Amino acid sequence: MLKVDAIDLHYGAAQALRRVSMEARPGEVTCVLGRNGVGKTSLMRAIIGQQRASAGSIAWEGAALDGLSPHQRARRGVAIAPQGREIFPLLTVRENLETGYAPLKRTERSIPDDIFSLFPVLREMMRRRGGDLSGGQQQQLAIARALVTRPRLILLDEPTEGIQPSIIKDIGRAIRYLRERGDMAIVLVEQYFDFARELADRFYILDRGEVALSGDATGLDAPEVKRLLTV
Ligand SMILES: Nc1ncnc2c1ncn2[C@@H]1O[C@H](COP(=O)(O)OP(=O)(O)OP(=O)(O)O)[C@@H](O)[C@H]1O
Repeated sequence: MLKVDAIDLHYGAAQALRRVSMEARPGEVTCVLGRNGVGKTSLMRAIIGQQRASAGSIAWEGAALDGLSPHQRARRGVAIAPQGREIFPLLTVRENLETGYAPLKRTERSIPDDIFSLFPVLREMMRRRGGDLSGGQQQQLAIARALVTRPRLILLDEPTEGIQPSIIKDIGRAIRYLRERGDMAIVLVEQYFDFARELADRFYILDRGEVALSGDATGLDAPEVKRLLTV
């Protein structure tokens, strides 16, 4: 289980997160929702170790992650498909996927087959450069690259942002498949409430760096959520 306990995060003098706590369990989709700039990506950066929390602690599978580098966290099974995808435009699709080998032992370095069942277009595009793919294809590649690392915790930061509806459906299907596999905790960051609502087991809504509302998806107060997500 992922356990984020009362973290603060600062950029210089500006505070982006204030006593944020959350949990995410294997076999579940945990959604982090909120408007632009409320701190969702900062929370993801704190979990993967790209940004240091100034207070609080983060534990995964019962062990503290605090003080570990992003690479060490990747070796503990933590992966992200980042906002903006961060595909290497000059590398081929295959080479982009192979960058996911970095945290793996030599014997584990292969591309899992189910990636191509989830995103068949990637098989067709293996020799194309990342930069030649459409935005939606790049998003699928970013998720696939995270899956190559064999994560037990995967963070998906706004995977539907700027993506056409047919690919949003494919991504939703992939998330359901991963949840049903049951061996992975999935954290989905979203602004698109209807997409999140269909997938979420539990949710956290951030507002100005704090958790404003959280709970089971079944008890979700949709009008209150919509109010928190509307500018
Ligand atoms: N590298 C940075 N340096 C300084 N301030 C930053 C930096 N990154 C984010 N911020 C600020 O921290 C706050 C939270 O930003 P963050 O990107 O975490 O929000 P978000 O909810 O992910 O927004 P979005 O939906 O736009 O991605 C914002 O006020 C933002 O301007």
